[in-house]
Amino acid sequence: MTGSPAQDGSPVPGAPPAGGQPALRLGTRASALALAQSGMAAAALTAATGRAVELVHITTYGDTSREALSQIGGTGVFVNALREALYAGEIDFAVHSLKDLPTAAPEGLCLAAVSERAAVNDVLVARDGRKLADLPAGARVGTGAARRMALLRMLRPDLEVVPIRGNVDTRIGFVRSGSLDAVVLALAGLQRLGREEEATEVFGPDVMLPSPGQGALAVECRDAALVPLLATLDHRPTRAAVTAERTMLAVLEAGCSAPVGGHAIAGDDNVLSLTGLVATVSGSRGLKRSLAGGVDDPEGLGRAVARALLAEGAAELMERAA
Ligand SMILES: NCc1[nH]cc(CCC(=O)O)c1CC(=O)O
Repeated sequence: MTGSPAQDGSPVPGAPPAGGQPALRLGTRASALALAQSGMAAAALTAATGRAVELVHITTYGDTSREALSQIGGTGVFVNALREALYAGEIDFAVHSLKDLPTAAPEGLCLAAVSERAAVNDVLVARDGRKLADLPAGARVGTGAARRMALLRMLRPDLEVVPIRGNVDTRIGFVRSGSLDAVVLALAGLQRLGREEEATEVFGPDVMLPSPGQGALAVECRDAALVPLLATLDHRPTRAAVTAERTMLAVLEAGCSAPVGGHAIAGDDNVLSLTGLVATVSGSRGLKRSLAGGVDDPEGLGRAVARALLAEGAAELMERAA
């Protein structure tokens, strides 16, 4: 893991601060999406607090390895290098895609803020502007996520689902080059890159239930004294929603890695509604349950939906690996 100051006009580390306090060092991966997300968080923090923020690029094993994510520890690999830089004191805070954060709370780090959620939807980017229903039988559709594989196979068992990896540009590139007919991506990622026009279909959460945490960003730091400052980025309804989703995921995940979807909405009436899904990767079976509860107890709601799914047979379904 290497940290180096960004060559993008950010303040030089160690330079005397203009107005008193030193710039906060924000660790970021160097992918276009990570840079967009970190840049947005840095701008929002500076606008809210007046503190300058400098970007520090961190290379993660998930960025350089071409191995399947499931082989190298899942999406946690994107997170770990940033956390090591936090522990080493090389950076003051990090911004992660919340859906990539493992559910286990890390020792000695604070989840200082969960930013207001962007779009939760998955989208299709297909050749010739096609929608899922327009793709011919046998069309090749790429995704690396077990949840998207399962849902695609349930919606269109006649398609060929192709496991792929890579950043947004690489994945859309498979369609532009003709090696795939379509790929499935997160709308939030496309929007942050200014590329949402490339989506040929936006799936509602009723069609493709999103991943727990999808569309939200997590702000993490080591020094608890920074939490009040970073908490200016926190959005309480989003934090409640993703807490319900991630509690459900944590309960279901005990001992399995089956596809799980989760989407909660915090309404104006202090009601939190959570829908959870467990499926087989083959798409042969899926279970979906929705419950509502108070916005002040998202953990209770997450546990209740997980228990409802388990009572319907989610554990047996998850045991049958495929
Ligand atoms: N797994 C990679 C990842 N992590 C977060 C996003 C998109 C942004 C988000 O969901 O917040 C993506 C890309 C994608 O799934 O297409």
